[in-house]
Amino acid sequence: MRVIVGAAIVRGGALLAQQRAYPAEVAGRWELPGGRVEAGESEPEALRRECVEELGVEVHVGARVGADVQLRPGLVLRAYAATLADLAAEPKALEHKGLRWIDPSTLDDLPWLPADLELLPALRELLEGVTKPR
Ligand SMILES: Nc1nc2c([nH]c(=O)n2[C@H]2C[C@H](O)[C@@H](COP(=O)(O)OP(=O)(O)OP(=O)(O)O)O2)c(=O)[nH]1
Repeated sequence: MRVIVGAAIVRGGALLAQQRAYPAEVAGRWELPGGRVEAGESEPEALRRECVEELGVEVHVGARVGADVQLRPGLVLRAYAATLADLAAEPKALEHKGLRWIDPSTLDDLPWLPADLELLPALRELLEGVTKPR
């Protein structure tokens, strides 16, 4: 099975989201930074590489967030919590249309890619830092 890794980068209670510029079907939709895990690479290594390529920043990769989301047969999106190695660094949209730091109150307002939408409850939990009692 192949894996697309996504980085849930959190700083000061906000999540970094990026807006796709292409292809046309998904342009304007929002996603987590990340991409394909290449042969010989661990998932955290792939995330660190993608964050340098897409955002120009180094990240520390933490724990898994949420469950795998199936993108198509044989391909899943797998998210990991991450933090900026340098908290003062400003990520740049090197390959995307835009970037935003999203706080929990606006998480539901973005037009996320369908797979990322499935991760929103887990992303909200990560941002809020606690599992709410029922
Ligand atoms: N990076 C990323 N891709 C996602 C997310 N959700 C989602 O459905 N995808 C899809 C979009 C793409 O079909 C695929 C990742 O492609 P990509 O273009 O970002 O990754 P990549 O740079 O490794 O791709 P490529 O060079 O092999 O084309 O996964 C997400 O949150 N982050």
